[in-house]
Amino acid sequence: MPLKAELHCHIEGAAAPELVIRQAQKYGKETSAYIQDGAFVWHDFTSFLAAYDFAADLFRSEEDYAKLADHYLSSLAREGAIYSEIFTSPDHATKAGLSPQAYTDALGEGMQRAMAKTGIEARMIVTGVRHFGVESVEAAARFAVRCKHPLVTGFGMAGEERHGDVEDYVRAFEIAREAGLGITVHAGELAGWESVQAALDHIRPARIGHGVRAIENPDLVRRIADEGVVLECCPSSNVALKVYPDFAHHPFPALKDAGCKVTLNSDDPPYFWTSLKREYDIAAEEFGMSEKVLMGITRTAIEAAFVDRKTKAALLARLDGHKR
Ligand SMILES: Nc1ncnc2[nH]cnc12
Ligand SMILES: [Zn+2]
Repeated sequence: MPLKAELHCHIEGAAAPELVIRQAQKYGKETSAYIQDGAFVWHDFTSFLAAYDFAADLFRSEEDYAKLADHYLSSLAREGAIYSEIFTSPDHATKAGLSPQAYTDALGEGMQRAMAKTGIEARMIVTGVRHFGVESVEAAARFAVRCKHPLVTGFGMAGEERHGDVEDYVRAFEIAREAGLGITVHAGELAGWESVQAALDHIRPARIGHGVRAIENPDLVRRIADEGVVLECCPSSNVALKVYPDFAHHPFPALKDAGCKVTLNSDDPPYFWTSLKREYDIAAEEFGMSEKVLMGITRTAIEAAFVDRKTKAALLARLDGHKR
């Protein structure tokens, strides 16, 4: 089994339906509009977000979040992951009634539990939600800087990519960058190559969430390869959301062949009927990638990780040791 690393998973989107049902029972909520036959129900990006927001609202206490992080990272470790970055969302915590600081500390506590049990290394990327507006994304960036949590090492933006102009969000990213946080932004998932180009021009991220629709412009693909921008690819998410009709049409292999730095990620695993292991299995079975190539993808992820140099070196040594 190849060792794995994940850079792109929304922690609220990692809660399995069984866990969400238990949370709903705890808080006296009815789940049948969003979970049927043990699976989340949604049919497009808007209804996906509605199910996601419903589930996120059922995580309300510090212990709820600690358990969620512990549960997810422990399951990743069982799948052979040695490193994970989770996207956190102070806005979702606030909506569920918890302060961003209590939420972040609680997730950190759950992460420490999983790290102690399994040896997985993990960090948090605070995200703003684009369709909540510029003010709210700037507030998320200010929080990411202010919280000074040792496991918060990055800042990103998720949400509806077709909302607003990316230029308007520049200040949020400058706040985060000035504080030394790593920068990633969702682009080129729901919108085309122009969105990826605009993100590169205005946000100057080290990594792009998805970015796959860059494939629509060969000059842009060349630019991504030349600039070494890392793509956090999530093939199952893209097929589930009908960005591509099937894996045969997914540009992951083409982007890799063009010299782009690509990584494999689960995004919101139970919503898209996936897991990090399944993404690696898809790369092997659908894209014909060998174990050696998959280990190279893990190496790319670790090299692109928002983590201190010493930890990165230790993770790379773990990868090298596994190969021998
Ligand atoms: N796939 C996705 N795209 C944009 N925002 C998200 N938030 C959670 N999952 C997302
Ligand atoms: Zn995402």
